[in-house]
Amino acid sequence: MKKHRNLSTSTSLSIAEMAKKAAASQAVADHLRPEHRWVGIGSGSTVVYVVQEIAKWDKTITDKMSFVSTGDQSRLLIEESGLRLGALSQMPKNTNLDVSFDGADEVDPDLNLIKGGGACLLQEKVVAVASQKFICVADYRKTSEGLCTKWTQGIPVEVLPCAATRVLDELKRLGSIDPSIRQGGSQKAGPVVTDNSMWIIDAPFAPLQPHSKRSSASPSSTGAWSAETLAERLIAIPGVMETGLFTGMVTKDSTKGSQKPVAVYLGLEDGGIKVLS
Ligand SMILES: O=C[C@H](O)[C@H](O)[C@H](O)COP(=O)(O)O
Repeated sequence: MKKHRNLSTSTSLSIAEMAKKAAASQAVADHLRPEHRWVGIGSGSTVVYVVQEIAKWDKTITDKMSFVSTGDQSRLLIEESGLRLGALSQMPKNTNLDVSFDGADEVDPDLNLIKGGGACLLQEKVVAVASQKFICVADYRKTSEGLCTKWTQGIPVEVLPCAATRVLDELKRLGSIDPSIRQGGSQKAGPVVTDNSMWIIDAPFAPLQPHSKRSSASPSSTGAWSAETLAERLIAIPGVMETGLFTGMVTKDSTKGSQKPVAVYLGLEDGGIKVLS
């Protein structure tokens, strides 16, 4: 069950919802083009506003587009909005999605992300790297100087269920503070099962250093991992299917996909929008 630890009042939530909506509207206006044919749709509450924006477009335009989901929530959202569901497997060989839109749980100044608060990180990463342009849409609560500062419940790590206990041990060896298998809570007895029939481990780490600020990749000398190095170490653990760290360098004019967005649209508390790129 996803929780935003730092915000709980209804006032702040409604401001946050307005911020998400405004950011989604601007992101779609700036990055979706009538000539686009393949569009990736991420998961989470912010992406709902993205899809609502797209659904406002003239149907003669959107009927020529196919929308690729990143999980069950996203697939239902696409279908219920009357948009055409597509799949990566239907795309012409050696082509990329024109653009994809997705949310984030935390964003650092280098546009590294934590994702997977809603347990949807694996398909999200596949779609992000299959996109010419990955656009992230979020709100003012999500930015920090180093990942794991705001999103303190842990980096989501999708694991093969039979490997979960071994992965927990490895995570502790890497410095994770009390990592745990995410539980379904009152909605489901036992672990959360992802859209890919895997489990999620939430692995809390001390705040990470963004690339631009780091003096060394090693936590022994700086006291903190860099996002890139930790991402490499986590994915190397046998049994880890994918991690919620979206890192890696991005060349802005490249047509190659990246785990990192080319732009993050942040809805602000005052109704404004800030674009990080
Ligand atoms: O697993 C969920 C996804 O990674 C979401 O994109 C992420 O948690 C952000 O969700 P929201 O827009 O609800 O904050």
